Amino acid sequence: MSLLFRLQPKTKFIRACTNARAFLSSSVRCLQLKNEPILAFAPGSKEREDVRAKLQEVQSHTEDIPIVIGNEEIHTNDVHYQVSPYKHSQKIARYCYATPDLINSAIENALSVRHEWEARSLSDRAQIFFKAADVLSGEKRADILATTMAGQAKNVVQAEIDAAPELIDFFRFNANYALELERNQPINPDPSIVNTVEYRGLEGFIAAISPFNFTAIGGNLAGTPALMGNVVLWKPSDTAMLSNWLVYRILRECGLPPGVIQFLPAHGPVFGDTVTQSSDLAGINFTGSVPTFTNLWQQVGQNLPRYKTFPRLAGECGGKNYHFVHSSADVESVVNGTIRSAFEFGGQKCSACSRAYVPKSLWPQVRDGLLDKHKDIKMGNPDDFSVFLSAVIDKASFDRNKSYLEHAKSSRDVEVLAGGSCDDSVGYFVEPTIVQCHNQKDKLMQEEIFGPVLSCYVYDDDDYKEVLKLIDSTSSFGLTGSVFSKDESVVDEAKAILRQSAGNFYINDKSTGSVVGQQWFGGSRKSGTNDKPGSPHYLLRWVSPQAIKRSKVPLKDWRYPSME
Ligand SMILES: NC(=O)c1ccc[n+]([C@@H]2O[C@H](COP(=O)([O-])OP(=O)(O)OC[C@H]3O[C@@H](n4cnc5c(N)ncnc54)[C@H](O)[C@@H]3O)[C@@H](O)[C@H]2O)c1
Ligand SMILES: N[C@@H](CCC=O)C(=O)O
Repeated sequence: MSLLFRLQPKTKFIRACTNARAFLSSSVRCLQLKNEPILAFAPGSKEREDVRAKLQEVQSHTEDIPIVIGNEEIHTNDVHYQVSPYKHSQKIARYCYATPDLINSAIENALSVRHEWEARSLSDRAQIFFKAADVLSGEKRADILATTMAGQAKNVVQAEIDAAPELIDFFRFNANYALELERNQPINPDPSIVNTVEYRGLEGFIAAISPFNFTAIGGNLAGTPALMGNVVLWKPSDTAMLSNWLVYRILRECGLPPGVIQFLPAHGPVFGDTVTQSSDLAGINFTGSVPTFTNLWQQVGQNLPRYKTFPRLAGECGGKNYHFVHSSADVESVVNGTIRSAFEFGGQKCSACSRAYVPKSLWPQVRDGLLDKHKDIKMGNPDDFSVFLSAVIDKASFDRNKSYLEHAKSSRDVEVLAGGSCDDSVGYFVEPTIVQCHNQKDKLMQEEIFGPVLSCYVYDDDDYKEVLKLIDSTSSFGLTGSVFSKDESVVDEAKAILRQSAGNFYINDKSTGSVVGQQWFGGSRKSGTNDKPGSPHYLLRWVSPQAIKRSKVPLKDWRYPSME
């Protein structure tokens, strides 16, 4: 039997929806804003055994994933497989690409349910997401973790923080933020007039295009516009298919009606071309790389005359995130924070630290600390719970990392201090690598690598202000950055000089690990539109508010008092 829910026959779905409605009308819940606790998976714990068992199931089975349009499961001949990155002979999912015709019929189907979905009260819609959060927190926690571990090669801790608490928090917090937003109404100073605002969904459909690296991001990109009354075409990443499919199934099981989110595996450019040519495109909710988002934006620009509305474009993209170390820094924090940020999940977080600036006076201690920890880092398969990082996501990523390692080994400006090798014979393994760059503008200091490669630059202690300016001007990104210093005046200086360099700025902490509701996430410059998923502001991107003025007294005259 499959680990995942089977797509239910139509009648069962209708019953599920009816039950959901009964559940919804019985109570309107509004939970406290409290983050989902992170489980520890200590040896002998139930959660550890549950995940182990599910992981074995996932690894020994190839899930057949359909395209879902409305309530219909569809398979095409364009078949693809999702493999485990750490063992690429292991096929964990079989899926097929949607054709342009299918994508267009998904648009039609979505538009056919839009009015009914939008007409449902926000509190009704919110209950579906509250319920999905509860399911992810409880009965399906091990499943969502196992699919994320086997599919995206995350160790149990990285899978947990992503696919459980972060996704659960996105659903719960957004539902709460939405209810709060609806309570936010205009003032009514004149008793003869009633002013209200209705938070309408956008007229048209939203294309949600998600990346491989966070299961939670897929759920949020598709889920939040749906919560706000929109219909969504969700194109999951090829390399996160299985976990994203489970998220979709959970939402459906929790009462999301057919057609509100269409599940559309597709070749990226085909999907992008098709949705941007539709006159009903109302928005794109994207997370991924700069080239993909740039391309989508250009396509929208070219097609602008054909749209019925100006599409909203939200895109969270890459980063070249820094750790700036001042001579007053606590070395232990620098070392531990940098190892975690650079190498957890193989550096495949948009927020990962990939360049560190260290003063000469501290370099011997920082370098030795990093090399010492590096010796203890274990790379391997996620079913070994002592593993810190696993393989990178796919062959393209492996090749990209390999070319940066070759550059590091061949350049006279770069010294490889640890790591530097890679091997794709069984899985796409790239060794965690620490290099010292003598050229402050080496491409290892400037470009997003999206892998476990940390570049360090050593500076004269007295030049720290110049180095802050250098950090600000070295890359085109502006996502995350950290400053390590015990001197408050230096922290203030750094904060001022680096103001535009990071949408998420950390002081004496690593550059990764933002928490929904706590550190609102996103950056500007080439890192994206900085719409701050995980904050209340994000919801406003997915509504088109209508202001309504109702006059309670007859309009008796057309003239101004001054005319009398
Ligand atoms: N800022 C953030 O919040 C954030 C979060 C996660 C990842 N990221 C960034 O995402 C990138 C890694 O993710 P990725 O490798 O999945 O990115 P990607 O750009 O390769 O793919 C993202 C999605 O776009 C699709 N796609 C590809 N070409 C397309 C096209 N022409 N039209 C439409 N869709 C297309 C892909 O299939 C995938 O679903 C990194 O740059 C990382 O920094 C940013
Ligand atoms: N929210 C995550 C990054 C998401 C992008 O990959 C963090 O803060 O580390």
